[in-house]
Amino acid sequence: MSEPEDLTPDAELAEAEADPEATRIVDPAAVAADLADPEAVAEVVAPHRDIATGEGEKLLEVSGLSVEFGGLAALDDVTFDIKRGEILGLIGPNGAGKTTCFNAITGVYRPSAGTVRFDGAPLGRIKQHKITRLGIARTFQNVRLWGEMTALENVCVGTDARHKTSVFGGIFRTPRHYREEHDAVDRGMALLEFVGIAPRAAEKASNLPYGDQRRLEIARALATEPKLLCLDEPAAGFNPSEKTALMGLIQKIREDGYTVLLIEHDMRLVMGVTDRIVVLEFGRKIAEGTPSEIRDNPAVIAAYLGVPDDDTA
Ligand SMILES: Nc1ncnc2c1ncn2[C@@H]1O[C@H](COP(=O)(O)OP(=O)(O)OP(=O)(O)O)[C@@H](O)[C@H]1O
Repeated sequence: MSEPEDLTPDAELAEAEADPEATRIVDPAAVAADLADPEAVAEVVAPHRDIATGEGEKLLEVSGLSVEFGGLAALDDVTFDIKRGEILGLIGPNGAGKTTCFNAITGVYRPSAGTVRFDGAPLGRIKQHKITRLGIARTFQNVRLWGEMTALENVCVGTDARHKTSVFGGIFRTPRHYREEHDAVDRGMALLEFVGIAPRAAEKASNLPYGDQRRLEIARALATEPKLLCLDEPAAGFNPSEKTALMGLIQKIREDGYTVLLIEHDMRLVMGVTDRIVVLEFGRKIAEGTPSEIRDNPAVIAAYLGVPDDDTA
C-alpha cells in the first residue's frame, strides 16, 4: 500500500531526525506554520473531549476513601470533589497522604474502603491503563520520561493512548494508521508549543534542562486528552521565576478547558493558582475551602506551624 501524499510526516522534521550533525533544534514555525498562532495551538491542544459532566458540576467524587499499608492508615475516610473546569489544590505536610490519594484515584493503589466516581461513573477496581483511557492523566513527583526518545516522540506516545488503529492497522500501515501518525505529530508539536518547548522537539528527553523535562511531562499527560489532569508537585526543584512561569502554564491549561488536581509544596503557587484547596494531615481531611479561607483556617495554621513556607504543602 503506498503512502498517501498528504499524510507523510513533515519533511523538515524528518530531515532534522535524519541528520546526526544537526543541532537537534527544530524551528516550530517550519514544522507547522500554525504554531505561530497561540489560539490555533490552544485549539489543537484541547480538541473536543467527550465529557458527560457539565461545566461546574462534579467531575470527580472521592467518598470515604481509605488506604492502608500494613496497619498504617495512609488515607483515612477522605471525601472531596473536583468540579469540572476548576483547579483543586491538595496540600498537607510531608506524609499527609497526598500522593497516596492520587495513587488511589489513578488505580495504582486499591483503596481499603470508599469510592471514586469519575464523569458520572464509579471507577471501581479499574486497572491503571484503563483509567488513562477514561480520561485521568497524571505527572509524577520524580520526572518519568523516555530519556532516549525525543521530546516529540515522548508526546506522541501519549497521543497513542487515544488511537483507534488496531495491531493489524499498524502492521499493514492502513490509511487510518498514517492519518493517526500524522495527526499525532501535528498535535505533539502543538502540545510542545503550548507548554513552551517546541524548539526542543527533536532533542533527546534526557538532554533537556530539568524545567523543560517537567514541561514535557505535562505535554505528554495532555496528549492523552484527559478530562482531569493530576499534577504531583510540578514545581519541585524550580526557582522562583520558573514557579511563576509554571503558574501561568497551569492557568493556561485550565483556560483551555481542562480540569486540574494539583499537589504542590509551594504555598505561594498553590494559593495563587487554585480555586479551592483540600488539606490533609495524617491521612485525614482537616480543611477545605478557597485559598483565603485555607490561609486563615486555625487547623491548617496549626498543621503547618513552625514549617517554613517553602517546605510546606
Ligand atoms: N507504598 C507504600 N508502602 C507503605 N507505606 C506507604 C507507601 N506509600 C506511602 N506510604 C506511607 O503513607 C503515608 C502517606 O504518604 P504519602 O506519600 O501519600 O504522603 P504525601 O502527603 O504525598 O507526602 P510528601 O509530601 O512527602 O510527598 C506516609 O506515612 C508514607 O510513609
